[in-house]
Amino acid sequence: MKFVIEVIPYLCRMALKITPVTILTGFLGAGKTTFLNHIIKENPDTKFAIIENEFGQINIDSSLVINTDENIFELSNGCICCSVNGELSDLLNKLVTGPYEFDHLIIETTGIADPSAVAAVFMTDYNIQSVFKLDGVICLVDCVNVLDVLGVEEEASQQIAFADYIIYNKKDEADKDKIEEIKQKTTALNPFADFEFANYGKVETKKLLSLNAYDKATVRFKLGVPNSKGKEVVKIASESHHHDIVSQSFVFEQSFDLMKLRHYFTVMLMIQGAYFYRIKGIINIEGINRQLILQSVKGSPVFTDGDAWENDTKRETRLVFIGKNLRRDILEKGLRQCFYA
Ligand SMILES: Nc1nc2c(ncn2[C@@H]2O[C@H](COP(=O)(O)OP(=O)(O)OP(=O)(O)O)[C@@H](O)[C@H]2O)c(=O)[nH]1
Repeated sequence: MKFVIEVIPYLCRMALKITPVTILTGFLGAGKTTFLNHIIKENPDTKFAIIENEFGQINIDSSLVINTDENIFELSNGCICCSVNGELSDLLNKLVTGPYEFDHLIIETTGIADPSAVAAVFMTDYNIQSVFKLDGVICLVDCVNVLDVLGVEEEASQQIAFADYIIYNKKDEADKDKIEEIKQKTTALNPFADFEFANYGKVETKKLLSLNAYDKATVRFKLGVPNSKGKEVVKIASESHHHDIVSQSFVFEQSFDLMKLRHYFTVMLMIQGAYFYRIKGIINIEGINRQLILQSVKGSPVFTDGDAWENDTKRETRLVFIGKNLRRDILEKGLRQCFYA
């Protein structure tokens, strides 16, 4: 309520400007702050607001951000994905109601944060969505030690599994064989993220600040929905594994019953939400001429209207689940029970 009361005047002032948000994730020391500095240097005409989250009481990362006149805010003494999640909402409120001018918000999480919990704030809170739009989650991966931490530190796998874009950093420190192994293991974790290799986070940043990863068109593309010429743009593998993190993909020709489907996702995620890091789907609902888009982060299903089904394309449902120990047979059984009958 507080958010609504304070944000309405802001909305009037900003004429419904929606600010894009980029979340930077990656395991401890992967190069997040180095990359953030590179973004700032490469985009002198963009005014950034930056939220730095540090686990300890003293926020060192914010001092490591290069000297700029950007608005830098600190969330210390806790991890943004759990203990300071409420403080993040308060800070977002302060950002839009205070005297701050910015074009883009960047959140650098701690190296042990689960980025899906941060993304969830932007996906599920209607008031926040009316002011901010999550553009994408970029994960920095440390080529030197990623193979040692995968499968040992769950957060490292979660960060990769959830990313929309992966920068494999410290490339010079890894030989060709290691790079191949990194690529193979991380792609198994997340077959949908685009990626590139870099040193000191030096990549072209313009496109990374407008990933539009949560837009309908991007979801369609990632799920390999045939384009208007009937071509499948990306093949979706049915199952890929890395340790206990799994990505399960389904294509169904049968149409779904909206009520059953909503009920299924709501109940399943309420009970087992912690196991699902990310769900994306384009769903064919019986009797409805538009696609239903499903996006879920951190246990909250969000359904939105997609484009109308084109006459010459198959009305196929495509669903991808990324999470921990997800059993294909159980998921499939649950989904089949939601078919229209
Ligand atoms: N050799 C090498 N070192 C790098 C590269 N990128 C960053 N570093 C160094 O790695 C160290 C950690 O970089 P940061 O940017 O602070 O990493 P971070 O992910 O923000 O670290 P945390 O916030 O502690 O998780 C610093 O000493 C950087 O100078 C790279 O490509 N190659």
